[in-house]
Amino acid sequence: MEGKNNAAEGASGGGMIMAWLNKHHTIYSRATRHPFILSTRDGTVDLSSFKRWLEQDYIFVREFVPFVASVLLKAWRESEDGSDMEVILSGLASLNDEISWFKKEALKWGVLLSGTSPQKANQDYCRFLESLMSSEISYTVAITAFWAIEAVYQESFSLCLKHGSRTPAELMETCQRWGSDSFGQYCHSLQMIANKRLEKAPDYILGKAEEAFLSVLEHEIEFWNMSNGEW
Ligand SMILES: Cc1ncc(CN)c(N)n1
Repeated sequence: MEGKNNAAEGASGGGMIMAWLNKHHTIYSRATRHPFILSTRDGTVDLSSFKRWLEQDYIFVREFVPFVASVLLKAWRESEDGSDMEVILSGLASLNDEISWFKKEALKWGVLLSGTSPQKANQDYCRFLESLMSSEISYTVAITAFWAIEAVYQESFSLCLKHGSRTPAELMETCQRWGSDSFGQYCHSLQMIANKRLEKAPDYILGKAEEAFLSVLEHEIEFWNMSNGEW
């Protein structure tokens, strides 16, 4: 049982996550302002990179479904707050629509999804997701990783929607999917859930959650690198 309140140190007001975002600002920026995203925002993105991202992210999202289901199960077992389950369930439900969207988008770009195999960075990321699905990983660590995975996409794609960006019209739907205000609200709800858990977590869980947060950022950077054809 996680019961010690020691998370507030150095995190005045914004909770533990805000403290980590400040502490790990450099790597967080590398994940959320990657050249792949900056070139999308500037309208100079290489379309073969975009197509590679599309094909690989479809594989990732299919693996993401059981991970989110495992977070839901942990919330059901470990959380006293019923509203956590509603937020996670809404995320899980939207993945159904997301998978259909990938199929539709792939058709539009002439990308063949069946028979595509995951590249190394994708395999490594999916293996990491699988490790978080273990019953030995606490809800606090899993929800922190879940928030971080969603937050990186939200922060990245919202950059492409900002005033003055020159995102190509045919990529706007992609950017809106993760960069929209409603996806931002959902990420904010996940952040609040994670913060609430981290506030009550003992030091060893805090350490594991911070480690998981950093691992997500590293995997996200590798995923963008892979999409850009650098590996
Ligand atoms: C690699 C990756 N990271 C995050 C997301 C957002 N669910 C995604 N679709 N793909």
